[in-house]
Amino acid sequence: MSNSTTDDSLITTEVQTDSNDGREAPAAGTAVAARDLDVFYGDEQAIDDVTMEIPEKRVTALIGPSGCGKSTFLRCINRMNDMIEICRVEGDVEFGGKNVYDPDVDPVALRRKIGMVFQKPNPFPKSIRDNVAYGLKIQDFDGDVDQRVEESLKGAALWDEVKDQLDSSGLELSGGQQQRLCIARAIAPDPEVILMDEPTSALDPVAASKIEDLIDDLAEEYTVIIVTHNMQQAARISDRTAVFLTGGELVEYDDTAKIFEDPEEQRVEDYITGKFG
Ligand SMILES: Nc1ncnc2c1ncn2[C@@H]1O[C@H](COP(=O)(O)OP(=O)(O)OP(=O)(O)O)[C@@H](O)[C@H]1O
Repeated sequence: MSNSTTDDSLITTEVQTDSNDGREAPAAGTAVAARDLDVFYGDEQAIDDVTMEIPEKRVTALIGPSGCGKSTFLRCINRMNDMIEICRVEGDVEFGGKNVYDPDVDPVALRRKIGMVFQKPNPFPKSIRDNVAYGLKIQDFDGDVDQRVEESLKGAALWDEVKDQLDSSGLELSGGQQQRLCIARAIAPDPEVILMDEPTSALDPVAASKIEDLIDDLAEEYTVIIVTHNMQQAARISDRTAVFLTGGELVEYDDTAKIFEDPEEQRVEDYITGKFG
């Protein structure tokens, strides 16, 4: 049975696939939709009533001043916030026609569909091959692992640099190569969405520029959602930009050109022109 991503693969127990309680399904072409999303750490609210639809196979940038909730929002999408005990999420995050917070969703299966790349490259102390194959082993992948490793390294624009040293440690690579290795690891399980939390901020400009080019290529196949502090980067690489301001409020969300050239909100213009933040 296959009906796009209304996935049996997301859930551990058998449920009806149209079990979204009559909520409006995301419009065609929407990869992820947040609806009335609130997030709290204890009593502190980090995301305030955010509703947004993120288009598939596009790059969506999340920008805003420090502490405005960008990373929190990103982590809601694949339930990485589950790891933070005091974190409470209210509202929905829809993916594949299902709320990822429904009790029958398996967060591990979800994270195979929605991979993540972090600020600091974090390869495992394993060979390059094993780093990429890691997620496949967990999911009992029954295809050709070497072939998938090669495809993933190619997809991360790293294959040519490492094809003769697949058994060397991933930790021996440069910072930029390590980050591309982490991207290869994220795409190996064949996700639909890749979340990136400031993926270039720990890299030198040349390595960062390679990752930016790669992100552009990745968006042909995947939905990319990226948190960045670098407004030039958001302007360069994203199709849509969401501006969060203090208190976890989504102030404006539009085509990137519109946000940077003619924002509706004065607060957004002030932020983009460097008046605060
Ligand atoms: N693990 C946590 N425990 C408690 N509070 C947290 C935790 N993570 C984030 N917060 C709080 O939630 C709010 C939003 O933080 P978040 O890291 O999501 O913002 P951000 O916009 O990504 O910031 P930055 O740009 O500095 O990374 C902040 O007030 C922060 O202190």
